[in-house]
Amino acid sequence: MDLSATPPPSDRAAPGRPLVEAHGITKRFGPTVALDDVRITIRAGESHALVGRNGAGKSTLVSVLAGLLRPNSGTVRFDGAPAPSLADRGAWHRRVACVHQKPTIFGDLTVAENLFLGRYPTTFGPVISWRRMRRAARQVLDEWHVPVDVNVLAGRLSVEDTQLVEIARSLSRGVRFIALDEPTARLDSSAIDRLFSHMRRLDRAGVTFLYISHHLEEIYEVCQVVTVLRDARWITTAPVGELPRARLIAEITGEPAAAAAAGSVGRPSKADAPLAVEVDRLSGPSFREVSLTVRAGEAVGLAGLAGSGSHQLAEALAGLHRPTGGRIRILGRPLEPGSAWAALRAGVGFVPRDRHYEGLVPDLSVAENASMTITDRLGPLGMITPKARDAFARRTIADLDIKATGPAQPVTRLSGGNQQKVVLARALATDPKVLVLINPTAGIDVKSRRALLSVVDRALTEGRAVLIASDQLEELRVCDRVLVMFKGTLTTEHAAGWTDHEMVASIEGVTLSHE
Ligand SMILES: Nc1ncnc2c1ncn2[C@@H]1O[C@H](COP(=O)(O)OP(=O)(O)OP(=O)(O)O)[C@@H](O)[C@H]1O
Repeated sequence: MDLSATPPPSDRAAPGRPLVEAHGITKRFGPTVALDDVRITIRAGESHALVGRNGAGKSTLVSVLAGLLRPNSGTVRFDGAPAPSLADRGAWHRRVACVHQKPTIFGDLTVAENLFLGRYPTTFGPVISWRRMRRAARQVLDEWHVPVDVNVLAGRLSVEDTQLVEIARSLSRGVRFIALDEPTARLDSSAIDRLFSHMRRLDRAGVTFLYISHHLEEIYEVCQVVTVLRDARWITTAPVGELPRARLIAEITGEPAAAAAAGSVGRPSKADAPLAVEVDRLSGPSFREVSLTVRAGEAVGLAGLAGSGSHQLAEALAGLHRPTGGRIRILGRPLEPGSAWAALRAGVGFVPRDRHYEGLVPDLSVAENASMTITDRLGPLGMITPKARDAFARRTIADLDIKATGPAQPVTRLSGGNQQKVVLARALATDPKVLVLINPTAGIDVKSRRALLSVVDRALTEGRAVLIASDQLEELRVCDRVLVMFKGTLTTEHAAGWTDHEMVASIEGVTLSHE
């Protein structure tokens, strides 16, 4: 077996040549048309963005290009030759790799085992040579600049390192076309910068990327070409330099460029409003002695990188962690620590950071998931009448513009962004007085993001208190003030009107000198 990290030169398509071509792709799921006569040509060595609203068909197209889904019609070609048959998984694995938001590595195997799964090096016949495997794994990770110990269990890796290991695994198989499906949705800003440096380095080494993201700034930063899908159809393909932001948004939404996103500047002061959240010298495993307040009708941002403790603090407010010291009061009453149920009863609505693991029950329908927190309100004696639940779900689907065939559709059949909207719907369903949101618009398309942020605005005018833990500037901008956490403590407070530069600097713990 060849364990060398670099594939033979013949595997590399000449730059600029069509490496992947799909024509006339139509894919239906029952009554849903996910792709309707879609085409795409991805040239060797380019980073090609694939954008569109939630449910536009992006992930479905990636699955077709990866041989994971058979289209109802259409053709896929690699380097000019017809794609292999779907049954020939090995042939697909050598041509294309997908890095999804849900990792495809095995948490209870080491990094080295994951890298060579199914192709372990052997000595003396069938005996696996662990030493050779570890050495080869180290060589692969060194070659692709992935600073990870090959002996650790993959389940202990950060999201960032998991993605890099997945990419390195594909590269070591000789794959030179990688589809990244919303790779930045669960990364903080410094991890995103590191991912982009990796992509640029790989780009120079001849790797071709198909890149899905709802963050259009990222498209302009790392991609050369962009393809827009809308309502399952191909809309345009153009060099990013020829598609200014406003036109790109117009192509995505099918509407003329809209006004700027909601911001907090201009909202009346909340200084006299009652305190809805009081956090007093709260400590936990990843934060120390944090004190803050949020008033009714006020939105407070809690900004910080992954290790800053901001997410854990938000989770403590929702009863997900038991703090090790300090107190929380909601609407003036002490909150029973470490009980999600108590937080819900106290009036806290919560959108967790990771919808795949904490947000949804995959086997249940849109209606069941959205109404899970309010079953007792939809019928007598806690019994849910299907009619009441359906009516509630229909209202929610319309309110949040969820793309679903109806209330009975299982959530697993929704696109990623629409699943996130169901999580938000569930948080809002309890009519909470306090909304705690972690990265609420992760995975949400540009138009829905504005709609969701205006839901936050509506919640504020209704007198709810909102705490948004995030490092996305667009999400923080809707806040009346932003508290920044760095390495477990609160370091800075920014009133509305901060500049991007100031905010990024304090999130990253950098002091700006004012000369
Ligand atoms: N397995 C499935 N069964 C039924 N419908 C599906 C399935 N997978 C996707 N769909 C539907 O196909 C359409 C396209 O979904 P897809 O996941 O490709 O969208 P997307 O553009 O990737 O969206 P997002 O940005 O939200 O991730 C959606 O309406 C979705 O509900």
